[in-house]
Amino acid sequence: MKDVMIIANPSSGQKQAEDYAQQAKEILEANGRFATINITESGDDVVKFAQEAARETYNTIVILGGDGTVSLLASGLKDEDYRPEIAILPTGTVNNVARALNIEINLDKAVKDLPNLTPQSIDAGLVNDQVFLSLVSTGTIPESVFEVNEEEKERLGPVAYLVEGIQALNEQKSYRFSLNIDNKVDEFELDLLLIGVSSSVVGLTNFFKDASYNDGKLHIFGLKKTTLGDRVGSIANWIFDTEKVQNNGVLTVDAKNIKIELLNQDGSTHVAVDGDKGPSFPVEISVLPNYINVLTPEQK
Ligand SMILES: Nc1ncnc2c1ncn2[C@@H]1O[C@H](COP(=O)(O)OP(=O)(O)OP(=O)(O)O)[C@@H](O)[C@H]1O
Repeated sequence: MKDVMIIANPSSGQKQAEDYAQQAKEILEANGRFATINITESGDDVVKFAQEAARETYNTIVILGGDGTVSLLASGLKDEDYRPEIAILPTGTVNNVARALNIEINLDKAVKDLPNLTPQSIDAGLVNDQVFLSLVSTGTIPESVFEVNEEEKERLGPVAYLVEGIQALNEQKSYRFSLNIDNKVDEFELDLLLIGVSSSVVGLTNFFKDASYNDGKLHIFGLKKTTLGDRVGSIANWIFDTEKVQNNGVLTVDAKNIKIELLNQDGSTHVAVDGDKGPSFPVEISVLPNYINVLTPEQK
């Protein structure tokens, strides 16, 4: 019977996906479901199994991996007429998508939660022809974050990104962009440009304070190039300020579509998509409203 397909990326995070895949199968079958396990050997396998689950009309895909794996799964389902609902067991390092959806990060608890989740329809984003579920980023800060190596990532988790991000504020490189936001074109010099579909950014669950996962909008944040002190102040204000004070150091807007051109060649020529390397400039990003159903705990 084609009921639940469990897809596990054994290389993500602390590398315990295979054990948890087995536990997930047992707990689902104890609750009357029927589950098969597929262990992936590469990113291509994630796409291949996702498409198989869609074409064979499985009810549910349980995916074990980090943000990169979950994104690959979502992209793999782009051209399918039917998309199974997905449950995420977050075995990655940052797990921003799972955090944004209020999914349990503790894997022992997440496995036990599996039979009690309810489907929630969420938006996705499309960057060129690639689907993302969390964030597209570019600028000096994300560029240095790519340099976080696997060992640091496993040892420090999200802190590794923060450390690299703060160090990057000191960099002299500059990124000049032409942004076409819902057909309004402007040029900006930015250290950081984030385009998200949820309220959450690299584990900060309330970064885009007014955003929700099914509001049909892209949420855009740009950190303008000013003095180091001003930039630290601007970003701290943005994150910690609950009242919306005027913040001249940031560009912030909601939109349906954004086209990004890189005007100087000083920095990296590609964007990051859900924390992994994405397409090169120019990129076009749009929102895909109600793209997929994700199983989440009841919202409190
Ligand atoms: N055996 C494998 N199966 C699937 N993907 C694999 C495998 N080995 C390496 N990869 C690569 O792993 C990447 C996805 O890893 P993922 O981002 O899910 O884990 P992570 O980096 O630990 O988590 P996070 O993104 O949450 O920090 C993909 O880019 C894929 O190409």
